[in-house]
Amino acid sequence: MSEDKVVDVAVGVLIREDGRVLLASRPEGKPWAGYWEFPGGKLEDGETVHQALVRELDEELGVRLADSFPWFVKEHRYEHAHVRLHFRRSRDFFGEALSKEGQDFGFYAANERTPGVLLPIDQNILNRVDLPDVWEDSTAVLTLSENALHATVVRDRKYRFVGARCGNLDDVMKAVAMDFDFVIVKPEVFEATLWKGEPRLPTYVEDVPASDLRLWQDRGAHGVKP
Ligand SMILES: Nc1nc2c([nH]c(=O)n2[C@@H]2O[C@H](COP(=O)(O)OP(=O)(O)OP(=O)(O)O)[C@@H](O)[C@H]2O)c(=O)[nH]1
Repeated sequence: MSEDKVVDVAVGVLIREDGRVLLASRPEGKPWAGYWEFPGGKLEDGETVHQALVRELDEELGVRLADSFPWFVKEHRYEHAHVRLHFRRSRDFFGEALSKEGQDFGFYAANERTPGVLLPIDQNILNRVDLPDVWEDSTAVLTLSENALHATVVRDRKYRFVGARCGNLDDVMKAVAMDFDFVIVKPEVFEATLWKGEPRLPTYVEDVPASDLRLWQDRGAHGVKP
C-alpha cells in the first residue's frame, strides 16, 4: 500500500468557565462546508501546534489564545485528505469571538445540540471534554485492565467513557483502534506510551498527587489519578 501524504492540523478545544466548548461551522468552499468543528487549521512550515492555533483563532474568529495544553493526536482518512489532528485544550483565551469567515459559532456542552452536524470524529471527542482532570470514580466510567486489550470487549451502553490501563505504546494503539476514550498509565512508563512525544488518547498518570496536575499536563497528560 502506498503511503499517502499526511496533513498535520492544529485543533483547539477552548473551554469556557461553565465547561462549554467553542465550536464553529466550516466556511463555504472548504471540504465538509457547513459541518461544525473545533476551530483550527493546517500547520504552516516551521510552526508548532500552539503557534498554528494562535494564528488560526485570530484569523478565523478574532480570539486571542494565551496558553494551551497538549491533549492527544488523532488520525483520520477522509476522501479529500489523510489528516493528523493535534488536539490541544485551553482555558486561557480572550476576546469576543467574531465571524471573520462567515461561520456560525458558539459555546456548547457535549450534551447540547449544535445548529449543524459535527464532523464525523468530533462528537466523540467533544464527549471527552467532560473527563475530569483529577480522576473521580464514577459509574459512567469503565476501566479495563491491560489484559482486556487482548480480548473482545463489548462496549456497554451504560458507560459514557471506556478506557484501559496501558503499559506501552503498543497497548495504547490497541486502545485507539478500539475507540476507547482514555488510558491510564504509571508515571514511569508515561514517556513510553507517547507517539513522537504526544499522547494518542487522553492519558491519566496513576499514583501521583493531585498537586502535580499542572506538571503532568505540561508533559501531555490529560490528568492525574492520585
Ligand atoms: N479545524 C478542524 N479541522 C478538523 C476537525 N476535525 C477534522 O477532521 N478536521 C479536518 O482537518 C482538516 C483541517 O483543514 P482546514 O481546511 O480546516 O484547514 P485550513 O483552515 O488551514 O484550510 P485552508 O488551507 O484550506 O485555508 C480538514 O480536513 C478537516 O476536515 C476539527 O475539529 N477542526
